[in-house]
Amino acid sequence: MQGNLFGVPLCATLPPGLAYADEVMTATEEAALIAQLEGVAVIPFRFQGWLGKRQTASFGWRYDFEDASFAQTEPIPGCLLPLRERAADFAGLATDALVQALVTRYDPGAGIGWHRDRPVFDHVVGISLEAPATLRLRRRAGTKFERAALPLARRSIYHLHGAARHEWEHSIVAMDRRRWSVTFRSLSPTAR
Ligand SMILES: O=C(O)CCC(=O)C(=O)O
Ligand SMILES: [Fe+2]
Repeated sequence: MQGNLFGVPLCATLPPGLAYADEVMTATEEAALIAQLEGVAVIPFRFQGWLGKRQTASFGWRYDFEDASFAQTEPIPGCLLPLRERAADFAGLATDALVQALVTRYDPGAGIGWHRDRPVFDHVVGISLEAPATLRLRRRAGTKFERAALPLARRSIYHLHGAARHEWEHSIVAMDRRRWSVTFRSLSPTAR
């Protein structure tokens, strides 16, 4: 990929369908939420026998990467409901459209590789806690990739929909500090 003299990607504009905002909660709210999340039973993410470095817990609906099953699971816990409301407001969705909450803990050295979220889901709204991260995006353009990157501050929120959601892949660069993310998703019209 080409860069300019400063090593900044030439194609650095964000893809359509990616929205971002800082400070979706106060530092006090963030600390209280992290304390609650520390009590959530996260388990290492598993994919085809491979153990990921990140730990996750799903609420509402659960997609199992081991056997590709998709099923309802325990309801979204009360401590996440105020955040779900803000996520829905930010994304312009009805609160109850966000039927899944995924809690992810990235320990130092953990990231997430290139992927598109499972097609059973539609809108994706992600909140970052405790440490910043970089959300990278890429889309094949001929033999190359078009690329973009979005710094995610702690306490920030992003919404992936449209092209950014369906045509681009995303990944999170591995970090050297613990980060939590809470991801709310709606179901795809075909999965409902
Ligand atoms: O940590 C994040 O904000 C992104 C997580 C993600 O892409 C996913 O779980 O599908
Ligand atoms: Fe994702």
